[in-house]
Amino acid sequence: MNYVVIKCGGSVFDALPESFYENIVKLHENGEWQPIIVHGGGPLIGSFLEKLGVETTFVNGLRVTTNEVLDIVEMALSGLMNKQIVRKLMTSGGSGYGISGVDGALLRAVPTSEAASLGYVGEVESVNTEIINQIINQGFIPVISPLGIDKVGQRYNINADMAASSIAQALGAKLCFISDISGIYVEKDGKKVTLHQIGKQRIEELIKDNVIQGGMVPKVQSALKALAHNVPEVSIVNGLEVDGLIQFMNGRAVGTRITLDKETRYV
Ligand SMILES: Nc1ncnc2c1ncn2[C@@H]1O[C@H](COP(=O)(O)OP(=O)(O)O)[C@@H](O)[C@H]1O
Ligand SMILES: CC(=O)N[C@@H](CCC(=O)OP(=O)(O)O)C(=O)O
Repeated sequence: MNYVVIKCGGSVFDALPESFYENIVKLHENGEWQPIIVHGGGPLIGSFLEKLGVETTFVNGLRVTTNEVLDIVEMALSGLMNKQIVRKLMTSGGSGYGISGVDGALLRAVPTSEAASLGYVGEVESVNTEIINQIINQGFIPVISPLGIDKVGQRYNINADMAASSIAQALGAKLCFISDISGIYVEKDGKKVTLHQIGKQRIEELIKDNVIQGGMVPKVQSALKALAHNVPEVSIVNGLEVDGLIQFMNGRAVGTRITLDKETRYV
């Protein structure tokens, strides 16, 4: 089976055109590729927290997660966001099956090494691919929310890029990050340009120079980890680009392709 993990960022979710879901359904129907959706929902969590008057902070793109924040993360992601995507697939003629990383311990998690400052933020220790394959064998497109659980039943908030990367690693899947930008951009001759391709070394320099920041940091780190562990291809694609996902699936140049080698190409 050829798997593709499509990570759908909260940044672009509200603006995604219907054709985005139609393309995923078409891909599924063609039968050559099995799509698996992993979604985020950072802005939705942010708006819930704001309404409830709970302050939120980020360290290196990761949300500091107290027990109170964890409840809201679970409601927003495993509730509203997850089911919204299932419904959108359905209205596009497909069938999605929503599941959280907590269910069946799909995402077995451990706290990050920075638990003292991040709280209940988790890292994926293992992925139960059997559950994913059972959902697939029933003819569904899995839709996974990025919460995890440890061996004693403690929940964790997992960055959705990291969750997608771990799932892609476990399945040997291609990985596509759908976001609100056309890829990684840098300043060149006073202008913002999007990179066509970028390698590990340049990514590390750009993080150090603060050119890659915020939510882009866990995204590129997750991409590099995926490439080092069984994932053949990773790209960042703008969800608003018509047929961007289809172009990625057809191996055409779209967004920014991330590689482990040194090459950097400008669009
Ligand atoms: N060098 C960079 N190139 C592109 N985007 C960047 C860069 N540095 C930081 N970003 C930010 O990363 C954001 C995408 O990450 P994030 O907000 O976590 O999106 P998503 O919800 O899609 O995962 C962009 O909207 C942009 O503001
Ligand atoms: C630990 C951590 O930061 N978790 C994220 C989970 C959602 C997410 O990653 O959503 P996006 O893909 O839209 O950014 C958060 O709480 O925002």
